[in-house]
Amino acid sequence: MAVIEARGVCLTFQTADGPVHALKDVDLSIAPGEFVSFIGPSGCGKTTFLRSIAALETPTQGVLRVNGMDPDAARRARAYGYVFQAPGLYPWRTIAGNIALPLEIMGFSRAERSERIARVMDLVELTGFGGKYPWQLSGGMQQRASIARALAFDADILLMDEPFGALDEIVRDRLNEALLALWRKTGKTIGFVTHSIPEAVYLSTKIVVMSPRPGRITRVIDSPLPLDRPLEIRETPEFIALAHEVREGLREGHGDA
Ligand SMILES: Nc1ncnc2c1ncn2[C@@H]1O[C@H](COP(=O)(O)OP(=O)(O)OP(=O)(O)O)[C@@H](O)[C@H]1O
Repeated sequence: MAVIEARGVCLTFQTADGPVHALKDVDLSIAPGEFVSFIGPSGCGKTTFLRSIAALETPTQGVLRVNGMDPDAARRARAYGYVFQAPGLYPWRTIAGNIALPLEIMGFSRAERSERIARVMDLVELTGFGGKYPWQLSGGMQQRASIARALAFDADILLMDEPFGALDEIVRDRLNEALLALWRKTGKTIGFVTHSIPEAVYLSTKIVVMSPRPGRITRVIDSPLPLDRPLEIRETPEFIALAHEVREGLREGHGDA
């Protein structure tokens, strides 16, 4: 069964300047354990699609299923963790305190919270930093903490909206490697929005190329790259060919916009 299934999904925002077709006829099927990147120019509906999966937006047409449920039921069943572009950590709470917050809201016991916090901090390699405040950590570490927070309740799906967009290239490389390792260790299904072709190619098993006005999918590319991906894979002909294919897809979408 698909973890995420979209059939004919449309979403139109009614604005003062008229309707904005953020998503038009989106069909997509994501299997368990896939790493799917959404790439495309600004305004092509990447965020809107991710937010629709997370029941933060409601499609105006079509069918969207998350773990076989409608997105609202999936939200109530805590089917996914969501990582936003900015880490969004509370400055008055320690890192452990920030990760604990959703667990507190969900009523986990203190012992269970401590166990989960330790586990996810280890996964994102922040062990030892639980007592620090967000402002005492680098941007990359803060973003890792926000990933840990999204992982804390152990949902099978992780939705990430340009989580590394604001970070410099070197930190981003490191976090890409760490995310790939985490994905392979946990087997989660990941939906990942990015503007970066190398990032999409490096991380994904499937690359969804989107185009604006109306927001739609123009290409779905299944990656032929092996799952074992040292950063140097980016220099290989296979990687370069795949990046080229993504670029072609982006150009194609641009052409008929
Ligand atoms: N709440 C809203 N009200 C009206 N229009 C909206 C709203 N949210 C998004 N849009 C419009 O819908 C379209 C798709 O936006 P969306 O944010 O999904 O694009 P995106 O591909 O994620 O862009 P970016 O890469 O800039 O984040 C854009 O034209 C945007 O202006």
